[in-house]
Amino acid sequence: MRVGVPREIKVHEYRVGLTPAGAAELVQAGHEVFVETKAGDGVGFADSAYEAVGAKILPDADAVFQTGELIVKVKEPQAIEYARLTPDHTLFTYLHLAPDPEQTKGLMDSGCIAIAYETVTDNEGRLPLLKPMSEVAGRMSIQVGATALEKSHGGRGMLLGGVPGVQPAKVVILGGGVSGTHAAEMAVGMRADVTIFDRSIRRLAELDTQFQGRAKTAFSTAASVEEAIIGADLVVGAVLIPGAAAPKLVTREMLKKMKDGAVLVDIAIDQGGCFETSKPTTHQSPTFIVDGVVHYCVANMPGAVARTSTIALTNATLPFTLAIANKGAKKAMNDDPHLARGLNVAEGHVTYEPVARDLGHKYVKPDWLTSI
Ligand SMILES: NC(=O)C1=CN([C@@H]2O[C@H](COP(=O)(O)OP(=O)(O)OC[C@H]3O[C@@H](n4cnc5c(N)ncnc54)[C@H](O)[C@@H]3O)[C@@H](O)[C@H]2O)C=CC1
Ligand SMILES: CC(=O)C(=O)O
Ligand SMILES: [Mg+2]
Repeated sequence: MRVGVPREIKVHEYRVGLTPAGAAELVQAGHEVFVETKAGDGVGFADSAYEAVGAKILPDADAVFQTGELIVKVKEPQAIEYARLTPDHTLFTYLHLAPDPEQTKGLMDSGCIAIAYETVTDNEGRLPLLKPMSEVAGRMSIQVGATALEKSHGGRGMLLGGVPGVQPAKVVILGGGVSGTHAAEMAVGMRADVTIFDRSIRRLAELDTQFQGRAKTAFSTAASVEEAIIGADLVVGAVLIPGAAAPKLVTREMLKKMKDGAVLVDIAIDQGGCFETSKPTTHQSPTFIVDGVVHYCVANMPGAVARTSTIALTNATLPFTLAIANKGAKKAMNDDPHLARGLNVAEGHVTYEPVARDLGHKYVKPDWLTSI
């Protein structure tokens, strides 16, 4: 199969969909890999590194989309990108469609098959292609939150861990899944006072065992969250209902009761955000202030640590990329229900139920899809 890898075009997005090591495995399996020039420059993967393993470099994105059958990316396609997609393409990337009606329409109009990394599942019902980036974003949330708490960034001027004789900052983490747990690891490591909220009793029990009292756990209700955020210095939004728009756990009314200079980091912003006042920001201008509370809502946080993230992402996606290239998208999904759960749009229809529900489209299960 011809695999195309365009350069990412979101603001300050330096990740690339495939490493040279990943390209090498595809070439060894008999596929042709076409990479847009400079696609890996930002993370230290020069064109020559791809050429050395047998990939071909193309001069621009148009050429990559025209040549590739399987397009492997990182971020959801931007308008100029989905305009290039046709019924002959399979797109494999993060999509986050539930809060994004324009992109959904663009993908439907293209007629392509679009498989979203973030809804591919594993045997435990987890999300193996979201996991590596959630690990990165969770860990990063504490370092960006700590910076935002500094006075010069609008924060209340608190050191997360305090110092001897001065109390540490109170960190509240909403959602104790992958990103929330990694956030808690970092916050505990910096000696903050950490509480993790979740609605899964089983997950709270696992976290209780994992943290051995170094972080507290709490069942998430509207009342318990409100009480916690009023006293919090840093709140990390890390909830997820797979594929669906994030639940709004902190309303505008609740925000007014928070301390001036407190910080919200909304990791869940790519699914619409879990704070009512969140709106997506970029690495260029990552924060804004509402009612004295600093909001950090960057939808591609891992792009800031693009080298770590690129390698972690290809490690997770490569087995699926190989399966799609080896078998074709339809057979690969029929052989693997976990990959099939990644199918969000196909041949003009929304094929993922939570996206259809959230955006008011008809859910269509393709007649060729037999594995789910
Ligand atoms: N902004 C960015 O750059 C990035 C954003 N993300 C996003 O972060 C979000 C979280 O991802 P993961 O940690 O992988 O998800 P996950 O599925 O591992 O964890 C989500 C947790 O939220 C819990 N939850 C659901 N509803 C809740 C509620 N009402 N109150 C408390 N907890 C609740 C679930 O029980 C689960 O434990 C997703 O939207 C994901 O797309 C991930 C990577 C990068
Ligand atoms: C998961 C995601 O949206 C990202 O890594 O940018
Ligand atoms: Mg206030």
